[in-house]
This record gives sequence, C-alpha cells and structure tokens, in this order.
Amino acid sequence: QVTEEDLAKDADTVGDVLTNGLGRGLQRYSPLKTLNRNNVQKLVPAWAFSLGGEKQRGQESQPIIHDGVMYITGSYSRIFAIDIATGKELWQYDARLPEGILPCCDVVNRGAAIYGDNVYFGTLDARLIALNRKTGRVVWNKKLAEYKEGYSYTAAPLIVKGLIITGNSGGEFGVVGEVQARDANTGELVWSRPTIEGHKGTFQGKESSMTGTLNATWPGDAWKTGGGATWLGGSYDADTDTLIFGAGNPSPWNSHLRGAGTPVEGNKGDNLYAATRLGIDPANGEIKWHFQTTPREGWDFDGVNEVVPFVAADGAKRLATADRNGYFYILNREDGKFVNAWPFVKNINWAKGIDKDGRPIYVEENRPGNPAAAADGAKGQQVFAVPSFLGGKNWMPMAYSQKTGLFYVPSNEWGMDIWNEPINYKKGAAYLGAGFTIKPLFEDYIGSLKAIDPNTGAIRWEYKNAAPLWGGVMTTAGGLVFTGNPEGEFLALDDETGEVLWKFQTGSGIVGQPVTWEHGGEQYVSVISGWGGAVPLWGGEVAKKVNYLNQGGMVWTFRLPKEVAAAN
Ligand SMILES: O=C(O)c1cc(C(=O)O)c2c(n1)C(=O)C(=O)c1cc(C(=O)O)[nH]c1-2
Ligand SMILES: [Ca+2]
Repeated sequence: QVTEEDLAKDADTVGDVLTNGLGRGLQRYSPLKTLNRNNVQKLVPAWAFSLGGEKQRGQESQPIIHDGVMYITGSYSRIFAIDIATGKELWQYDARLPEGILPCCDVVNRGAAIYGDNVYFGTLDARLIALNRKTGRVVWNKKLAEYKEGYSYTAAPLIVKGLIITGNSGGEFGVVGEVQARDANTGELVWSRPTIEGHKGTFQGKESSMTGTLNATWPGDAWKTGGGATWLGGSYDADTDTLIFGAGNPSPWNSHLRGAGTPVEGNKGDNLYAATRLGIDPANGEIKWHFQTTPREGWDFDGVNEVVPFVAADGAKRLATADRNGYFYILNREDGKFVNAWPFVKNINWAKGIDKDGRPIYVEENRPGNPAAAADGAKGQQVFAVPSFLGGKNWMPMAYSQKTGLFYVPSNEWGMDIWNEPINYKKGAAYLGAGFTIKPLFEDYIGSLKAIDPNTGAIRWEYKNAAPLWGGVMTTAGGLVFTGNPEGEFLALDDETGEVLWKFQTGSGIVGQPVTWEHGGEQYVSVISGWGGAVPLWGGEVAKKVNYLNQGGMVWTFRLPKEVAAAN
C-alpha cells in the first residue's frame, strides 16, 4: 500500500519514484550521489524496453518506480508495468482510443500516479483510469470531460491526501479549463474548480460558492468558451497546503475577439484566470490566490508551466516558474504575490519588461492586429513576436538543485510571424483565429539549457542545442544535470559548468522525463526515448532544421556497476 506519507517524503527517499516530479514540489532533484561527476563516464545500459507496434508518437512519460516495478505510459494512452531488475514486461493495458480525437499538440501522455494498491493514468479521450498495480486489472474508469467537445487529457495525475487531482486539455478548441479532485479509491468527484470567471465550481456534488466566479474581466460572451485549460497538471506545496495549477491560453488566440478596443479600459479585458497560476485549497477547490503572467494574452502564451517551491538564499520561502512568455518569475509562497521576474530567453519583444506588480509592460505594436480593422480584409496586421507561441519554455519540466541552489531550465530561442483572422466558435473544432510561422533567431541553435540563479536572475551557464529542446531535466546531489535532445542523445552535464560529461545515443529523439533510484546498492537512471510532441506538428521549417531520427518508443535504463562505485 502506497500511503499519503510515502508520497509526502518521495523527494527524500531514494529507493523509489512515487510522484511525477520526484516529489510533489516538482524539484526533480535526487539526493543520490553514488553516481557523480567523477564516475558518470562509467554509466552503462542495463536494459531497454520497446513500447512496440505502430502506435508511437511523442513519448513524454516519466517512469514511476515502486516495489521492484516501473510503470510507464505510452503516447497512445497505454500503460506498462516492467520488472526493474530485468526489463521484462509484467503487464500492459491499452485504453483503445476512439477514432476522431482532436488533441492540439500530438498524441502524448506524461505519466502515471500511484496510491494504495492502484496505479492511475489519464487518457487522450479525457478519461481517468485506476488499475490494480499488481495485475493491471481496471478498478475504475471515469469520464473527465467530453472529447467530442474538444477536451482531452495529457498530464500525469497528482495525488494529495487521498484525492486524485487532474487538469484538462483543449485550449485550442474553446473548452473551459478545470481542476477536478476525486476520491482515489472510488473515482467519485469531490470538487471541481473551473478556471474561467463566470463558470461555477462544485463541491461534493453541489454548486458551490467558490470565489472568482464573477465575470468581470471578459467583455461580452467570450468567457463561455474562454479556454484556460489546466493541461500540464499541478504541483503541491506541503508547507502552505496549496495545490498550484496553471491555466493555459484564453480562447480564441485572437485577443481582439475577447474584448473590444486595444487595450480594454483598465484591467477589464484581462480574461481571468486564463494564462494564470492558481493557488488552490485541496480541501474544497477554493482559489486562495492567483497570479496572471499574461493578462489579455494574444500569442498563445499558456500560463501552465510548473510552479516549483524552493527556499531562496535569504531563507525566504518562494515559488519559481519559467513562463511560455519568456520571463522567469519568483512568487511568494504564502500568497502567490509577485516578488521578481527576469527574461530567460533573448530578444523578447512583446513586452519591454515586468512592472513592480508583476504585470507585463506591453509593446502594443507587437500584438497581432485586429482583423476587423485590417485594410486587406480578413487578415489582421502581421507582427514578428519573440518568443514564438511554443514558448521560451514549453511543457518540458525544469529542475532545481538543492546542491547548487540553481534552476536548470530547458528553453528555446525562436520567434514567429503571427497574424489574427476572424473565427466563429463551433463545438469541437479548432478555435484559434490566428495563423503563424515559427522562425529561429540564430543560425546555429534553438535549444538552450540554462542554469539560472533564482536570487538574481543571473544565467550561470548555457548549453546550446541545434534542435529545440523538448525533454525534461533532472538534477542529483552527485553534481549532475540529466536531459535529452531531439537528436537522440541522453546527456549528463556538470551542474556547475554545463560541460557535457557523458552522453548516449538512444535511437530516437528524447522528449521524456528522466528519473533515478537505487536498487541493490546500485544507482539507476531511466529515460524514455521517442520523438514527437508539438515541435514536429507545428514547427514547420524549424522542425526540419535538424535531421531527426525515426519516431519510436523505448525505455532506456542505465546503471553504475557496484565495482565502479566502490573504486571511487
Ligand atoms: O491549451 C491547451 O489545452 C494545450 C494542451 C496541450 C497538451 O495537452 O499537450 C498543449 C498546448 N495547449 C500547447 O499550447 C502546447 O504548446 C503544447 C505542447 C505540447 C507537447 O506535449 O509537446 N502539448 C501542448
Ligand atoms: Ca495551448
């Protein structure tokens, strides 16, 4: 039985990986140092596991490890249980997706959750499934939302105090963002928290008086299909007992269809709580605080990126998040109040900076124009905006090192031509009202892994990668930073210098999330390889810039042999 206590101390225990993020704070830091800067060259493959068949798209999953078993999800809503000693399959389950599902950004799944005797995962057709972790038999299977209306699900679920907590996807289809909490044993809904003002929440089956239901920042009817999908899931800060979920882009992308005039008078066109981080009370789904990164968002700068609790150099309890919009934010942990922000990618041009309250100082000429006012008919004024809509950083998780006190942020240096077009809402259909072409900023690289000091915003080092970086990062007490690239390499870098100390060619691009654990006195590292995600779908010329490897799906597990560790 995996208990709340086990989940609470996952960040400190080295024999298993029970949560997405190596702890619900999502620091992705392992205290293991058997494997370190001096011996990482001796890291060797232990086994590999193929996800098989033709159902192979972006493999973004993070393995969960417990009781000698690894649980991974595959892109097409599949889950596998693997013996960690041998790499042998114990069972697999295929959720068998219906035809005609419409995810915006590839067929992906970011991993499972574990609690009690069950493992859990969400499916692309917006269902949540509990399976017995020993047998793989379905315990319950619940519908989160209607996929025919454009809803889908791609995140790893979060489990807090017996509740299984999920977000939703569909911001490109005019859905309404939502966070749901269910009883992990039965799958029954306990509370639901919509993210768009005007929509009411529920608590134990009844409409509740939850805060933030007033529709004050959405002129007209646009709030009804306002987006703000919570598609990346959330983190949990145990110190303040707060769930932190981000809400994605407001729908449609075309900001002129969400309020007349530019800018709308005062803050009345902010479109809360789209492009916003929300602090939520796990007991009842009430919003405790909100911080909107991009008010009246107009470039697809989803506000979903992970929010990571950490302790600053001066002892203050803070939150850090690297937004799609190119700014790295520090917030106060207690109330989500803005503390500081710095750009973490180059040449940002949609804003001049962030003011003392955390609000962007807009460069209105770099907001795509209003098609209604365009001289040439349908297409509004095109602008070149930086970063591109795929963001200074997208979903791929950063890591924090308790050893160096730095954040290691996978970022991309790119811009886009973007223009607005008219669009009418049609249930289940794409709802953008915009067109775009991504362009690199520099000849030789797009991807950039950065070591960022959260006390000053200083970038200590940068590792440049030709292709856009799209995989997760992990740090260890052994002084290592692990990540992968679309070129197929799994990399270990020095946490102080950014020097590549070790690499391994996995045979397909890496968009997965590495983990490490100890078994039988040896340290293991695993990552899933399998190219896909939003870059090959939406990147255009950028996606062709590098000669990518074939798609595929393979779990790679490495180990440092005992003899090598002993010789150190
Ligand atoms: O607004 C949404 O609902 C939504 C969902 C998702 C998703 O669920 O994967 C992505 C995005 N937006 C998105 O904007 C985006 O760039 C993106 C990239 C990826 C990916 O896995 O590579 N997913 C998503
Ligand atoms: Ca989106």
